[in-house]
Amino acid sequence: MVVQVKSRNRYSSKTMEGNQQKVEANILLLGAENVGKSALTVRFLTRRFIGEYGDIESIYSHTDKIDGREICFNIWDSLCPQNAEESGYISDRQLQWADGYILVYSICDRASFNVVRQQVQCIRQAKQKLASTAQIIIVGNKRDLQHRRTVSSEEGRLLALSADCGFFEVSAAETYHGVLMVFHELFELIREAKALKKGTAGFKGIVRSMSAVFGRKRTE
Ligand SMILES: Nc1nc2c(ncn2[C@@H]2O[C@H](COP(=O)(O)OP(=O)(O)OP(=O)(O)O)[C@@H](O)[C@H]2O)c(=O)[nH]1
Repeated sequence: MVVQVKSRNRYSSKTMEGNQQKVEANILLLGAENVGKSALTVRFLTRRFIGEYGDIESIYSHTDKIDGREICFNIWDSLCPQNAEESGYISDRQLQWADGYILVYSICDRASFNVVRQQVQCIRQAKQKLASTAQIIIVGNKRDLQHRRTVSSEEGRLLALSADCGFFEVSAAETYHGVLMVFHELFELIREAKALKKGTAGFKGIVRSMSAVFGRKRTE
């Protein structure tokens, strides 16, 4: 599989400046075909929804500020395998690369929800094997298409709760803010999981971990 690494020409944002320590997070977007992985990526990078995205697999680099700190997001917008039996497949390279996963399904496509279910299992097994702190956010996209909904919010939330993941329902077509929240929340989860592993989690991190255990999940 060829992964095209896009340099900061097409979707570039700010560059890192000064001698502030560079914080990076590798985010992998996964999910069935046509669920809106590229739409979510491009929304986050450019604030725009452009409608058609082609089928190039790419890694984008984007710097954003969270709490005044510059964070470099490396975002791998993956392509779903064409073969239906392999649609939940995640390669070893992807599993080793990712600090965090955004697992996307369309609220109008039940099969895509089942793909996310498989991917959650695959990631959980890999996390144990690799002793990884990688975090997951499940995203039900196309929230604007309520009249075509086949997956309820409750089902999405329950899946996330059972797997200890974050959960959002968004519309990449309609809003930037919800998409921004997904990436920022994932970054926070990654940061806190790493801090917990190192034993340096602050009060906020501990509260968040407890919230996850007691099931306070958020929708947009
Ligand atoms: N109504 C609506 N359409 C969306 C939304 N997000 C994406 N789409 C449309 O869904 C189609 C697929 O979007 P993509 O972003 O290409 O989906 P993808 O998951 O990257 O697809 P693959 O590259 O085939 O894996 C496009 O026609 C988008 O315009 C959304 O939130 N609402």
